[in-house]
Amino acid sequence: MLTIRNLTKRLTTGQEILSKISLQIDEGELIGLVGASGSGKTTLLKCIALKEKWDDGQFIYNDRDITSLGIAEKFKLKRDWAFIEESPALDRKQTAVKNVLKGRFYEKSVMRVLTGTNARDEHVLAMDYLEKVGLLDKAEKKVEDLSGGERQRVSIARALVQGAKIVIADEPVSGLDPEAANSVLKDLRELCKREKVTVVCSLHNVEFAERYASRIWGLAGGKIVLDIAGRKLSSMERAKIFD
Ligand SMILES: Nc1ncnc2c1ncn2[C@@H]1O[C@H](COP(=O)(O)OP(=O)(O)OP(=O)(O)O)[C@@H](O)[C@H]1O
Repeated sequence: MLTIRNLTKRLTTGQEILSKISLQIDEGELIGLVGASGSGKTTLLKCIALKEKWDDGQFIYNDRDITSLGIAEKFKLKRDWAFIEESPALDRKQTAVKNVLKGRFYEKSVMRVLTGTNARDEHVLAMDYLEKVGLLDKAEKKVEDLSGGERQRVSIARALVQGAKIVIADEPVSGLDPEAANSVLKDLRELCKREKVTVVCSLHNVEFAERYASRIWGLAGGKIVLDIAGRKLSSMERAKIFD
């Protein structure tokens, strides 16, 4: 569904922080991006999320070259993408369901007119997605009263309710205890399979990528040094990424 060819990003000093990255992203995948600190994970995720500009490279989305689209066309396309940052910006004073509803921002006016949906339908839809991430019973709880793992689930539900086909998440389980992290990743993996959503996420802990990712990308010094189907890495593969 998304093909990236020779993506290169330079700083104003001319230093390359991403070098000739070529990747393929298919429907329903959970891709785990691993790499040492400073290897370029966040920058790569932001480029894939169309949030950051790159200097060279080609982006093909569903057989369409989107490398040099105008702002308006990119905005329309961005509805298919959702980017969840390391500390997702949720409104802590609002309930989980109200935060999920904010994901409807892109479609609100146009879709309401076209489909005749009203605020009530949207509420039902938001509840639907909270159920998909296992949070239905916490829908009316304020975000500030939720645990870290539950907040991550609210962010995921918000991305899904937006209609995102590709969810990009920067360290979605950092700061969670191992049990919560395992549970969020397990649910994400199931969501990918069931809803045919694609998730690309950076993971600090390689074991999580080995356990849950259907594909693992290893990044070192701004270059992709590993691109394999998800499985346990050999010590040589780990060394390629981290040494
Ligand atoms: N705007 C910028 N100006 C200068 N250097 C930058 C900028 N953005 C990124 N870098 C540098 O590019 C490299 C990659 O940064 P990036 O944040 O993508 O790495 P990362 O793998 O996500 O790191 P971490 O795991 O520590 O979050 C780093 O050396 C960083 O210092």
